[in-house]
Amino acid sequence: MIPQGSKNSRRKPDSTDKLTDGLFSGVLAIFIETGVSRKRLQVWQRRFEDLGGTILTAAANLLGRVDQIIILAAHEAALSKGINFDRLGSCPNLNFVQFRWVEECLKDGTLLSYEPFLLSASQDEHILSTDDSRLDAQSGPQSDQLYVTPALAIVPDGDLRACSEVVNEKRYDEVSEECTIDTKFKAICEDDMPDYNKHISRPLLELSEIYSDVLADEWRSLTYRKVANKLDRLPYQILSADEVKNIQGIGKSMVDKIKEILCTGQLQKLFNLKASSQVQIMQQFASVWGIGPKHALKLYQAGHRSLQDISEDQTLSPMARVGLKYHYDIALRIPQSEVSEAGSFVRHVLEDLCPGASIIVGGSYRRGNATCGDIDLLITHPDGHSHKGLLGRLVTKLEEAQFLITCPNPFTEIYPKQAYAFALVYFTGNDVLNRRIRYLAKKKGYKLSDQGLFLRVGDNKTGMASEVSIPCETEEEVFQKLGLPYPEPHERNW
Ligand SMILES: Nc1ccn([C@H]2C[C@H](O)[C@@H](COP(=O)(O)OP(=O)(O)OP(=O)(O)O)O2)c(=O)n1
Repeated sequence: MIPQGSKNSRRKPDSTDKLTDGLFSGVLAIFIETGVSRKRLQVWQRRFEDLGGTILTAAANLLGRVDQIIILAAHEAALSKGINFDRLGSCPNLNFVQFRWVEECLKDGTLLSYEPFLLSASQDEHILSTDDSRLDAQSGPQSDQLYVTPALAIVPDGDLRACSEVVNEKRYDEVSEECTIDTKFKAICEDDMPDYNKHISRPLLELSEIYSDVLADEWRSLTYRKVANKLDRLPYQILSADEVKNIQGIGKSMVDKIKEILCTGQLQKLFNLKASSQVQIMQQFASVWGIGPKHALKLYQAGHRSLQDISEDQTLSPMARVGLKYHYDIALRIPQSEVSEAGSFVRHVLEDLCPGASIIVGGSYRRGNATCGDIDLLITHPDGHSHKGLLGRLVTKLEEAQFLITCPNPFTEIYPKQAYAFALVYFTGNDVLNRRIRYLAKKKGYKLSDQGLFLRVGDNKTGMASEVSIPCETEEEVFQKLGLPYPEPHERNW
């Protein structure tokens, strides 16, 4: 198995990676435009969004729906111009912060505490309304103004962290002792991950995938993926399309699509694309190992309509020819017994080649599933150095034995011993569990990957990760460090 960081990794980028890693991920902000040049503002806004932040307009109506929000402004005077303090709403942790905070965070590479950058706003100015019920978008004021909490509380980051940890602990204690480890584990992880807008983001992501994987339209794909990611990051549920208008970077046609999903529960465009014969044919071409979406489009444009047609095409690479020859075989799921046999074969070859090397069959096989999509082999060497260059030599041996027919990438990496426990957690999966524990790790101030568990530097949970992993020799230790009960592999089918 190839470390994710290596350029040969076969793993598709995960749509939540940005969410997990962005410096500003999870931060909701309103940028007050007064008192700052448009160009500068745009640079900050772009960087803020690229690094996972969500920008709302001052008209955002979120009363009682969000826990934390920051209002960014050039100075106090700009603040009072950008916000109508006569209409205050409800958000327990509202911070008024100078733009300089964004700049300093970018320079420092960590999410700094707001405290040195706070703009003071007197209670007299702010607390005029005591009604924290949600304002109706129809009857509420229509101007670009913000409603904030009657009980304005600026809580330093450290305190917030302490609070959330107490809450998490309490939730964990509340889980009945009679629960299986599986349900306890899920209770801890699921409580932590916001999932408020999946019903909207999922069809948008499906569209994004059709555009990238079938229609080779990266630009449209990116647009849909970005909006889906934005919606996934929101710590509250979108109740009407009007609310989406207040999120920066979501244009009119996207708002219309979201409105359609909210009203009808589906998206006609997605439905039509999935039903189109061109899409179906190109989807079939692109499902052949070795044929990418651009090539699939060319094959369609050349008049091909079936796999039989393309088998004659001169533009197929040797890899695609192998992919086509074994297409139906590759698409079949592999019975557990066959995976076991293949694993044993590779183990024998490896033992001859490099005594002492260890190999585990991971993925769905290790989780005990009856069939597997592929065979995930995880290899290391306990002496800490013999793993170097081992994969290339192993691939050559497996090709000589005709166990491997073709290997498109000159793989050179195998996991070093110190990353092995983390790689084993990652490649045992499943992917849903991985996303959950990465998110949980982030909330606890770590960055978890297949390479290690890295403490985030700085006083916040989303700062830059340290370069040295917290050592863990076993999977049990990884879960223990995350404060989670150890789930057996068969308990990881989420
Ligand atoms: N986007 C992804 C892809 C993979 N993985 C991790 C979890 C998977 O369990 C493991 C192996 O990937 P596979 O695609 O081989 O998935 P499985 O082995 O779990 O299932 P299948 O039987 O379909 O191969 O890698 C992940 O976390 N996120």
